[in-house]
Amino acid sequence: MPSSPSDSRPLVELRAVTKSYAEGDSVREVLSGTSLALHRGEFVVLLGRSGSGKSTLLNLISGIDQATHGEILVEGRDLGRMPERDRTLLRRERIGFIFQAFNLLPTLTVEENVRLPLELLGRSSAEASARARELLERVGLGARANSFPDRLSGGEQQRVAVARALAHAPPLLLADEPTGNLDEETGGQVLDLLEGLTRQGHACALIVTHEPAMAERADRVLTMENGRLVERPGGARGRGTP
Ligand SMILES: Nc1ncnc2c1ncn2[C@@H]1O[C@H](COP(=O)(O)OP(=O)(O)OP(=O)(O)O)[C@@H](O)[C@H]1O
Repeated sequence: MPSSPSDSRPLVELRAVTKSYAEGDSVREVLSGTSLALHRGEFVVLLGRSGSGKSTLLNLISGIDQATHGEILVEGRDLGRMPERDRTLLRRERIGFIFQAFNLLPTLTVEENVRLPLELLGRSSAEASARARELLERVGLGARANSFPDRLSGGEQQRVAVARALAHAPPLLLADEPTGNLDEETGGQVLDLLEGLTRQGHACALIVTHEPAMAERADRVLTMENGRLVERPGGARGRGTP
């Protein structure tokens, strides 16, 4: 897809972000002056030891949690200066989420799960249904649209979660250990889909993982170390992936 003028502006920008949590009488600093710019079209992997602050970073970018100091901008809008209601709307409209535990709603069918983000945005039933069907076809689950999630394997459930996260074509996809509950082969298939769909939609994906091998397919590899982000190019850059 051709780049547009808005591509030059970061999709996400962190400026000297600090995040601390109170722990009894003391304060625990998880992020210590972290800066970062993410752009559309980037497939980014975030590594780091357990407890290093990866999920915290995702929660700050999505506005679920707030920085102690510093600024976080999404599409140029400063999350810290927005009312909670606007942060919720921004999250709903501009971000897709994938979690380790799939998080599908068990009482809804596969198709209803994928329709949900569109319905929350007020799209018509016909539009939501058509888009959900299209995405389910693309993740290879068109025939399972009327099944309930507990009838699907873990890999199938995560493919539904990928379809749901991307249903409203968000520019930003945040994934927290999306293959953590899957075997290597199934995890690889889910990642293929995730990567294909986000690259096709010229979105930015930020993927938290414990698997260093995932860096092979990334454009950028970030590692959380002592409250700061250390960066190196990913394997995809070397292969010339845009
Ligand atoms: N709401 C909270 N209140 C207090 N401490 C918190 C809170 N959320 C996170 N922390 C602490 O911040 C640190 C970073 O947690 P975080 O979940 O971001 O790490 P992580 O890198 O995602 O770890 P993992 O790989 O194990 O999921 C941890 O020490 C955690 O205990």
